Amino acid sequence: MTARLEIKQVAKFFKDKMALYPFSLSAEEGQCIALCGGNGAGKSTLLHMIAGLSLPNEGKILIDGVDILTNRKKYVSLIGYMPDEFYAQESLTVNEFFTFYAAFRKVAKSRIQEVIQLLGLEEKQNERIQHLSKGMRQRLLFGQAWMAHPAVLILDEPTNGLDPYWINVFIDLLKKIKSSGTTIIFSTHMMDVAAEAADQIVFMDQGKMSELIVNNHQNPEQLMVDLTNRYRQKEVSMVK
Ligand SMILES: Nc1ncnc2c1ncn2[C@@H]1O[C@H](COP(=O)(O)OP(=O)(O)OP(=O)(O)O)[C@@H](O)[C@H]1O
Repeated sequence: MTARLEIKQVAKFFKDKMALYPFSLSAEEGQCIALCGGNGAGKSTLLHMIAGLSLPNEGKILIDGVDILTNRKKYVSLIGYMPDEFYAQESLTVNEFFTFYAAFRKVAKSRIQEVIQLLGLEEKQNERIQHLSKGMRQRLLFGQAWMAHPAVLILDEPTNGLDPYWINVFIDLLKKIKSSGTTIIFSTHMMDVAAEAADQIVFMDQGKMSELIVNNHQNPEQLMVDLTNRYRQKEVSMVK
């Protein structure tokens, strides 16, 4: 069976800087991967390549067996990407922003209201983006990535700026999205989000995978404590 997402010996360097050493990982339909690790570990570099924003120097990435180099149009139709920085035209209203993405991704108009409502943005829909808070902008970015129900949802630090209420809503949403068959890969510094939502938790350190933990979902609270301890140890060992 073809994996939904297959990362095969992918490497990336910038001039003489190795940002990602040959890296392999795969996920089935409906699985969720969390990428964890300190600043500069290589998480965004990997996510950019999965999103097709930059190309690997070595290796390949396949989604349902499709390689961006041989069928870009098909590959792009299979993904939704949430960047870690806000980039949209700030003078658009929330409604205009989603209407633009709905047209771009050929999504039914009814989905716009559904996404706005699920992300708690009903009262803000005629507000310009420039007047939204950081957490609201994050929800907006998440909405555009998710609205077309992509085969693979790629999220770069999606919970940045979310308050505890919205972090919990977000965890529940990730679980629902997984059960609908979408595969998710996201980066995070929040171990509770990784422990609750992810099936595979990948620790990265200086461009390499240092650990891969398979989550059996038996005890998320204990797993969160274990992950937090591991994270602290890794941060300390990097500082030394
Ligand atoms: N465009 C670029 N040019 C040169 N070096 C880069 C570029 N993008 C990333 N790097 C380097 O690659 C390494 C990995 O960076 P990356 O942004 O992937 O880390 P990260 O794990 O996402 O970190 P953070 O948690 O801070 O977001 C870093 O050393 C970074 O300086």
